[in-house]
Amino acid sequence: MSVISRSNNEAPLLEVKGLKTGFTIDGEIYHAVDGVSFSVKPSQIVGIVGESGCGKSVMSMSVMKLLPMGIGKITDGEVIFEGKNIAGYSESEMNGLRGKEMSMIFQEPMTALNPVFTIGFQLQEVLFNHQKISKQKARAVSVELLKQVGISRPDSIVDEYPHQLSGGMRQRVMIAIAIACQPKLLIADEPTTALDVTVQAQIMELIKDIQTKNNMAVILITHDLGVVAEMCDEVIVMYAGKIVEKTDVDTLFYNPKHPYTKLLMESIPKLDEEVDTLGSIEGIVPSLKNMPKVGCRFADRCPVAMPECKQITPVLAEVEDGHDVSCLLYKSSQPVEGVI
Ligand SMILES: Nc1ncnc2c1ncn2[C@@H]1O[C@H](COP(=O)(O)OP(=O)(O)OP(=O)(O)O)[C@@H](O)[C@H]1O
Repeated sequence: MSVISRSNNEAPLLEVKGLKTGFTIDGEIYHAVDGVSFSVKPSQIVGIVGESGCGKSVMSMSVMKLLPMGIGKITDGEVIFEGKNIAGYSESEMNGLRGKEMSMIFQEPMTALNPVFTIGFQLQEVLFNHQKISKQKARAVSVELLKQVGISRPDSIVDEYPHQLSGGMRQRVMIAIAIACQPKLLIADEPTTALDVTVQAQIMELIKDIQTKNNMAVILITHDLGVVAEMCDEVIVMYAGKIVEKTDVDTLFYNPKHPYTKLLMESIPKLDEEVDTLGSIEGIVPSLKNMPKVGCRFADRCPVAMPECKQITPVLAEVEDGHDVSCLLYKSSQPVEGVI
């Protein structure tokens, strides 16, 4: 858990309200994010977990407004950043925010870095976009940023190209670019998936260090519940485009309520267990075209599903203080009659 303590009534930095993001497939819109609401407070670390295809990346791309043009779009809801709804912002308005107030790092740094430009050029580009700064100063700041993210020989690395660096160093460079203007929010989308285990731990430690130093809020998308336990304050569990559980990290680990969360927890390999493969949940996340229109989207895979789970759509509601669950096992999740 993050060491910074926060009061419960601190104003959120980011508030996502009823967000729906759809993709046009064969002329029809299918929602990959379907009515998602959550908030992130300044300097809080919020983890987003769920299997592949649950909508974690689409959700973060929606916040950054980096959806594939002409295919994906926000169809409903609000993305309130520092009190302003940015869901309807134009590309030029977003360019003023991205890299400056909010940044993102991705799974595969090689695809995010431009292979034909030096590391220094790519760092300085962000600085020039958002600051009035001389070339000489920008170079000095770039070297300083590389030093901050733990790159040795920053004076020479600044003139090298991405292919000359290891995967771990490239991810450090991506972090340096992301934090160049000291954003208030960093979205890290599985930032260590492409790296080997020891480097993964170093990168996570680096993100945590920078988060503490810069008082930055972080949305951390990960498959790794161990990382969540170590890094996050709050956790959001997503399934098939919806949030199924949302609470603080201790409650999630010690008192998970949703059957999906419980299965995710059970699938964590234990150190003292001999297992041939990593645990997994039977079945697959439904594709956008096969999403059930009514009922719980997890019902088909749920070991404790009841007949009504396929007929009544549960709502995400508080089951106890600060603990939201969307499951008909809990009275609060049962929709009020007449309300869809
Ligand atoms: N460009 C796209 N066009 C159509 N469907 C898409 C597109 N991008 C994502 N999707 C669909 O949206 C759903 C959510 O995908 P998303 O990438 O957000 O999942 P995820 O939880 O981030 O998975 P992963 O952990 O593998 O990154 C999936 O069904 C996916 O197939």
